Amino acid sequence: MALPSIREGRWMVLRALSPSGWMEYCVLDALPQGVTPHSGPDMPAAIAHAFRAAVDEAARHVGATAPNPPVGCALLDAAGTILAVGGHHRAGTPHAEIQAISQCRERGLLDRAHTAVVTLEPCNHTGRTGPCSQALLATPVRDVWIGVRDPNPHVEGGGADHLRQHGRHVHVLHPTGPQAEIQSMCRSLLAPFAHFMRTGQPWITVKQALDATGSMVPPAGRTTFTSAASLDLAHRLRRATDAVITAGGTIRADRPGLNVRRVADHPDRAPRVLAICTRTGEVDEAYLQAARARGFAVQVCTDINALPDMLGMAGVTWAMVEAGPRLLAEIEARGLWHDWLTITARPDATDRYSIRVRTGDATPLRLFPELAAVKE
Ligand SMILES: NC(=O)C1=CN([C@@H]2O[C@H](COP(=O)(O)OP(=O)(O)OC[C@H]3O[C@@H](n4cnc5c(N)ncnc54)[C@H](OP(=O)(O)O)[C@@H]3O)[C@@H](O)[C@H]2O)C=CC1
Ligand SMILES: Nc1c(N[C@@H]2O[C@H](COP(=O)(O)O)[C@@H](O)[C@H]2O)[nH]c(=O)[nH]c1=O
Repeated sequence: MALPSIREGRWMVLRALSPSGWMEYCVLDALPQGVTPHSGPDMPAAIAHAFRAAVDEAARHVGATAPNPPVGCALLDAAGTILAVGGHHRAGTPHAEIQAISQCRERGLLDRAHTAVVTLEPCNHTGRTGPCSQALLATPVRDVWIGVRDPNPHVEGGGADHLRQHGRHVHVLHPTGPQAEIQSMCRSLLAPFAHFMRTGQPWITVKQALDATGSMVPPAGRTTFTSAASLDLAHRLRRATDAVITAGGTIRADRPGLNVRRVADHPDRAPRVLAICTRTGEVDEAYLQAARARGFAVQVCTDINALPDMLGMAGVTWAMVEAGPRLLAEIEARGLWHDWLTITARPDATDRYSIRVRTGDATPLRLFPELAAVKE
């Protein structure tokens, strides 16, 4: 049986496909010789600053790059001044490194480029675009700082090794120590993609709105009760995901649109799939037709345990649950979620946000400016 392998930071995870799904069976320290895991306190302030700029640029395109992850890249001169910051905008268009290099070239600054700071290991393969590691080798860049190794099993022997083999200094941020916060943001950018690569299933975000009494049920005649700012956020979250998951009770109560309406930029970006959880399998035909007319491919799911695989098969890397208390209880009980945003509405419209992350600390929710500093 073939053993595909995945790099994760310092780890190599060997996996095989069994009849019941992916099996992980051994974990080895796989950091290539000579690639420095950068755990010391000596990451220059300019590099930290550049990482923040690269993360911010990548976060501007969160969701739009699916099925690719959002990636940011900053190019610096030898004194640590940022020359350009590029981001990957959508699958099939130039990667972040290429964007940053092009910007530098257009401004006549490329000969000053000395350091590249990239949230994700530069690719070393030719997919829809050329290899970024080779594009970096064609510049004067000597130092390359990498937030996270590439978890994509199809890019074995990634750009870090290639750059190092060609004499570049390669630093990979370490998940603990002084770089932990920045490394965590880089992992947050990557979380849905990395989870999908590892499991073939989507990252699942739950969004739950509560009123001041702790109820999820809207006042009579309404479907929402959170502030305008919270509704804007909800629609930006929808826009970032590939699928919305809802349930029979919510459909009967709200006839929800669940499409993206309150967001101006990336107008052509919206979840493709609407997954409807129903035990009976009976969903009103007129609702189904209206959902399809809004652009959704509808999937009716009668077994919630099968939902992650069902969505994964449809290429959904990130899904958001917008359902009532009964379905949320099922999702909670089964651990079928990765992060959970609770929006508590307040009468003066200063809604409160809290985030739970089921394992680890990485969550794409942190990429939304109003949630960046939110704690559990
Ligand atoms: N504040 C908020 O964030 C939100 C609030 N709401 C509100 O919630 C209320 C509706 O909530 P509620 O009545 O709890 O309904 P839900 O939206 O939680 O839907 C419950 C339905 O989900 C289906 N279901 C439950 N468990 C499973 C399972 N294991 N597998 C497959 N399907 C399953 C069943 O559908 P079926 O009966 O078809 O078999 C069940 O009746 C409304 O008032 C709505 O406005 C809704 C969404 C978000
Ligand atoms: N009540 C509530 C939410 N509820 C979710 O939003 C759905 C309505 O979506 P739409 O028909 O597209 O406007 C509703 O059925 C439920 O899934 N969301 C929120 O951000 N805040 C809220 O207060």
